[in-house]
Amino acid sequence: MGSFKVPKFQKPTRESLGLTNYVSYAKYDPHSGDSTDARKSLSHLDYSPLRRVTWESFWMGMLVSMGGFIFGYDTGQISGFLAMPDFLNRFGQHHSDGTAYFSNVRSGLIVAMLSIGTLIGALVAAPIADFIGRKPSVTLWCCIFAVGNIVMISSEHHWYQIMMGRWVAGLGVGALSLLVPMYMAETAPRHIRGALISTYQLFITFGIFLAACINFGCYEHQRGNASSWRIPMGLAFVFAFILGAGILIFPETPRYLYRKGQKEEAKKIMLKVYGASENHYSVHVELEEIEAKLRAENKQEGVIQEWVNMFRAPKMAYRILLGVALQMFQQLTGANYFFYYGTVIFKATGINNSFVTQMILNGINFGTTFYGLYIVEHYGRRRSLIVGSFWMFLMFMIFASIGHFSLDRNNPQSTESSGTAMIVMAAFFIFGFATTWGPMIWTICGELYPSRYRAKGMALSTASNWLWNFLLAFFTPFITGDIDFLYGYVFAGCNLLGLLLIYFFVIEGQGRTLEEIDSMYLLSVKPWESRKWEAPPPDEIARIRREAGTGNGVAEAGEIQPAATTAGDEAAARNSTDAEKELEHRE
Ligand SMILES: OC[C@H]1O[C@](O)(CO)[C@@H](O)[C@@H]1O
Repeated sequence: MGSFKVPKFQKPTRESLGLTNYVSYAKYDPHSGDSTDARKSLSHLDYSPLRRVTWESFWMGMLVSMGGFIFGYDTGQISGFLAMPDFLNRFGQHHSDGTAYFSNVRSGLIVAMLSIGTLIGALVAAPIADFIGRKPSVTLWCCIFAVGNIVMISSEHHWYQIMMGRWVAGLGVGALSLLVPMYMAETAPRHIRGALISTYQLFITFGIFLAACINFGCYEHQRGNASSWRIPMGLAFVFAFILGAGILIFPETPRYLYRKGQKEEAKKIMLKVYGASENHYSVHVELEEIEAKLRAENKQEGVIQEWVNMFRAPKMAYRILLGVALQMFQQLTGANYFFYYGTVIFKATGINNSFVTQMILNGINFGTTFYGLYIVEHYGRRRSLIVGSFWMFLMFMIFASIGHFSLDRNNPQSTESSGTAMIVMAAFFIFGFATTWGPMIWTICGELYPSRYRAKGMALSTASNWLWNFLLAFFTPFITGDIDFLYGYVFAGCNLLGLLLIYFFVIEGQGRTLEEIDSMYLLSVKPWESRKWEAPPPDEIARIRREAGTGNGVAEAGEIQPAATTAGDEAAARNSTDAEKELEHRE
């Protein structure tokens, strides 16, 4: 293992934070009245508005999201398999009278192996993606997923072969769950970035839903036959092939290329995906931002030192903890209580056709995630997540209260009325989850880290999602065995904590470039003020600067100005230009 030095802490300066040229963005504002040479030299730029969605970004979103589909399909499939007679006979244990069953440990291991693989896959994929690139990584992990599937499909009687196959397939699923949102975040234009990353969750929900339908169909037609589970399993190849091969015709992400020195290529890709003309100012602005951040970085260091540096870099420990906590709370919303155990829960409420109930809930999950894609860009991340948390809190409170106080399992009338009310609450809960916390946590984690640490930061937050996914999946049967529907209050409480987390710690990223979001974290912009954040007025900048002197991170912070890229920002840009003039004047 190579030795590494722990870097000495240095007071951050604007240069070290990559914020050197923020004020100069005002020069892009055609209405600023600025007649400096810098401004004049930019008057040839194209200031026309960008098209909302280009074909390139649409197809990119569709194809890359296939990674989400594989995620959902694989997690959704397994509960059906466990109930299929052929699967049970081959891989289960047998009573002395020959009837087959799965012990809790065996079924638990088969189910949980995927989650363990995903956790490792998400962590390992990050350094590989930094090394070979995002695009080849996607193909590589699709191949690994396919190998896992071959191991499973070829299992004749050995349950541990199934378990190992799920572990290997899990490596692929976990890696893709990191790569897909990262690819989107690094490539999508900022005005649709939220919706595009959320498409990933849409495909997860589609995968879960389709897995349930395909399982049901195959089971009905191939009862007791090996193809009842081999056909749904084999279909996963098709999806992995579409993604692994399809990505080859798409470009590498511009931010990755830029970091590797291929600046012209990065620009070309941006122009294409954004549908912008060669001289479009918004591409100029973003490239300048990327360049400024890149210049601020230290030179390449060893692998371990890079990880250590990540935690010591300005505001990175904060953001890593935040990403890990957000993904933890996404699982602690309690959604998988319904998705993994819905069939069992509703059986307990006396509903006969719990399988159909489960299909309906999966369908609601999928259908309403579409609405989530709209609201992420329409109402922003913070507002939607806060409302979502409160809604899910209420639904769980009602659900748990009916289950605990009103449901009498021995009274058919009570089971019918209370059971139905509980299903309705579950459906309302899923609506809240699917439109907010389901998709948007992936969006926020994609936006949270600067380019240099994005892969590693997202790896940790994604691993947290899988860790909690596993813990909840594994322990829920034990916990509900003890406290039954009171468990719902635990999720209700977690949803309230999630609300506080968003309110106090998450910066609004709607309509901002990734580099702007990074700057807002670096400058400790207050999250609840982040939506309207813009540079302080000129005299305030001058005052802060006078009082603190140059080189002081706080004083520098006052000068920061978001890129003047939308009509709403133009006023702010003018402010900034005035600020510059005023500062020049005073100096
Ligand atoms: O849509 C529900 C699904 O979404 C996830 O939370 C991932 O974002 C999964 O853990 C869950 O099964």
